[in-house]
Amino acid sequence: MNAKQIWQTAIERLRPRVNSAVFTTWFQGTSALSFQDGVFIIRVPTTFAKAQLETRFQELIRSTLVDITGGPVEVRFEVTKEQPAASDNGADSNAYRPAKRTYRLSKGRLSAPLRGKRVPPPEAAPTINSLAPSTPPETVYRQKKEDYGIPARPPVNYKQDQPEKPAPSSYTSYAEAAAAREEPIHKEAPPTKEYSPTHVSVEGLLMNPRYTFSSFIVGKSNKLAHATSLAVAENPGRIYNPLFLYGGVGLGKTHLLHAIGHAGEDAGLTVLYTTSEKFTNEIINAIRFQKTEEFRSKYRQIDILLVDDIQFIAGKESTEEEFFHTFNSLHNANKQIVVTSDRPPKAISSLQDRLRSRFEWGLLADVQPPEYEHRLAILRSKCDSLRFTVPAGVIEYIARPVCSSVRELEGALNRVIAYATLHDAPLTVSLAAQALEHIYDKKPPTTSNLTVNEVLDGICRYYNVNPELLRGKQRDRDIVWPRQVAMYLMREETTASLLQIGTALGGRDHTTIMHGWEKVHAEMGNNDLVKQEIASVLDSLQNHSF
Ligand SMILES: Nc1ncnc2c1ncn2[C@@H]1O[C@H](COP(=O)(O)OP(=O)(O)OP(=O)(O)O)[C@@H](O)[C@H]1O
Repeated sequence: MNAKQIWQTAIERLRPRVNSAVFTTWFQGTSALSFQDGVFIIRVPTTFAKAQLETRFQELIRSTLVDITGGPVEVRFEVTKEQPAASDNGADSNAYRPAKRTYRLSKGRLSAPLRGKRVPPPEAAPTINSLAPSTPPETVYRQKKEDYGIPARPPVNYKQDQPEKPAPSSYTSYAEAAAAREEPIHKEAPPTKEYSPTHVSVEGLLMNPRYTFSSFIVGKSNKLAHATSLAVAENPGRIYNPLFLYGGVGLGKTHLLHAIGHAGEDAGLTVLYTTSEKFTNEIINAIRFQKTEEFRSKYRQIDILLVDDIQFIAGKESTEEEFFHTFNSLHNANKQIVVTSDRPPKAISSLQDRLRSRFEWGLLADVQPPEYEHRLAILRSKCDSLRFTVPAGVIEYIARPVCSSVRELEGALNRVIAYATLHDAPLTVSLAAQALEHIYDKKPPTTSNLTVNEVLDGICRYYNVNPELLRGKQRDRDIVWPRQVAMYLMREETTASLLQIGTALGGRDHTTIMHGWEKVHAEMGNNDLVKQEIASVLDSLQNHSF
């Protein structure tokens, strides 16, 4: 057997011996480099993975290799970012391929390379037809394993190449001088291309390859935004032009914007994705280097213009002016414009009326925070794309609090997975509660307004148990079950933290409380009688019928 085959066998033996989250995190992406004179060198993708494997799994790996080779083995790890071929080992067969460096001109029309292009995946990319609006909106699309090439950043020598700011007298108009004075909304990162006075960049920003229609989960809260985005992707420039997507933070506006962009690119159209911040900076630079005509003509050759956070152009006179002309020119040529904003045009104060009315011309579609079932579907889909099996109870736990943003929801899931991985512990509701305690303990007020003491008293009356016994250590079933029901209802029906619940129940820690919650929750899921029992206990608590 050569090193590759030995490692493949080792991986198969190691897989069932470690927690699946741990396996995915640390063993995925490894491969055999060589096996010579008893020294087995394993390639690992990061120094962090190397440290983890060395400190936690070196001996396990060594003994596995000894078993396979029948001789003494010394294990070493070598870090390289290079991805091994899929056949190198069994652990990385699903790994993403490294990004190719790609610069291409869309339709060969732009002199500068457009950013945000992606290399078509090896499997057929989702076609626009496959995303027909007739697809049931609640369908949970599965994300394909996609292999996108993202252009690498050319070397930056910003300071050295940046020319001196021209004297105000060189501006051709008052408006241009005013624009040149306009500060960018936020400090932008240095340009990723070499900066020269003869070059006016109209490059778009990179679009996130994960933000596709297939990875977007549709529910009541985003049905309209999703349906209109799909319609626009299918018929750019012909329907809902402009499309104005608005809503609170982290609710999927950028995701839909990029999904339209990807669909446009798949159809061979020239797509430019930008933010109002970048748009502003480009105008400022064009004016500074007297390249406004070049800027305009280049900007107007695109088929789909996608602008994120349009609200930020409000009050920036020259930017609004330039955007107005860009808008008119594209719209007159039946080119698609899609913008996002954190609020509807009406609520963007200091936006010029003529722009406001243009934004209202096409279609306004809002996104709202997802409701519980929708949050569950989003979390399940995220788990699938992360290739993590997360128990239903844990997903339900994460989805439980009213979560105003999908970004927060994703953050909570990532935190729980990282917590389990780092502690090498199984993913349970108690563990999720520990991982999220600082976030989820701040529960919104419940409708029942019960206190922990009221729950305790009510439970004792309902089950006819002495409160001291409930708070004590006794493990009889007659006491344990009411105690667990108390934990469950205190957690569900009061605003108390785990710590407060634990204190009310005789000084128990939060893990015990969550274990009790988990037990009752699981019983309720398996047994309708238990569900009825809990409903009846709650009813008695709320109606003080004892
Ligand atoms: N319905 C959804 N299905 C799947 N993922 C979603 C959904 N909605 C949002 N997301 C994910 O949530 C995260 C935040 O979404 P996005 O960046 O699009 O929000 P946004 O509305 O543009 O927020 P902001 O206004 O802060 O820029 C992204 O990772 C996105 O993929």
